[in-house]
Amino acid sequence: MTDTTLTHLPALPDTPFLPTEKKLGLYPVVDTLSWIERLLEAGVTTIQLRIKDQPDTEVEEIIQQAIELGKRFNARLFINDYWRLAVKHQAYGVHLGQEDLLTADLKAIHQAGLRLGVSTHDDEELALAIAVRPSYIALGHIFPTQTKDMPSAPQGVAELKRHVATIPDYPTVAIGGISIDRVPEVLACGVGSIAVVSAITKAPDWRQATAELLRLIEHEER
Ligand SMILES: Cc1ncc(COP(=O)(O)OP(=O)(O)O)c(N)n1
Ligand SMILES: Cc1nc(C(=O)O)sc1CCOP(=O)(O)O
Ligand SMILES: [Mg+2]
Repeated sequence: MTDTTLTHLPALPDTPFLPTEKKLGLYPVVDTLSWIERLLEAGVTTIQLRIKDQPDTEVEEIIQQAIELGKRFNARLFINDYWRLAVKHQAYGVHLGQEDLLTADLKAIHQAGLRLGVSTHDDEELALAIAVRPSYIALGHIFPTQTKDMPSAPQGVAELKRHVATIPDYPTVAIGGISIDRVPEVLACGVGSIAVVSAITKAPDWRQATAELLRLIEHEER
């Protein structure tokens, strides 16, 4: 992402996106309604539905039901990518990547009262995210991940700490390759939230993994 990309951003809202909690805590990113339901029942309060590359017509029903579940459990449910459907069905929030920022109608998302989370992977992407004034900023990928092909190298904890220190007032989310045993060193960087996929969905016992992640991220003194 170059400086010129800043000038390619579509029209930005006049005010920041609605705030969210500074510490969003454990933030599972999952791709089915059943994962959403079982994790909300297990006590998760921040969660994302991430379905990739399907036509809107294929996912609208699932997205609508996920949003209803989020409301029923009074949880912060973010929809990845499908911002039009998230606006249509009044999700709590939307998560967008850098490329999405160039094409999404940010004013429409803002006007509809949805929170916005934005992905970043380096200094330039962070500068662009700050220009958008989203509700939270995600920083990734911290460690190697099997879940998604990444074009860049992992940023590691030293970069994570440096990035978090440049945005002390922002809610931040660390993502990418974060296993249970790595949680303490990630939290030590000052992030308010840790997003995980495989630490839960590939755990031998997802219930136990979720309980342990909730304890480490939300219940331990820090
Ligand atoms: C919390 C969180 N952080 C980063 C991402 C990655 O989003 P994006 O860059 O849009 O890539 P895809 O997830 O769409 O492949 C995320 N989803 N959630
Ligand atoms: C969806 C996603 N986005 C990333 C980013 O860095 O933007 S890393 C990632 C995958 C995270 O999965 P896991 O916890 O299994 O490593
Ligand atoms: Mg995306």
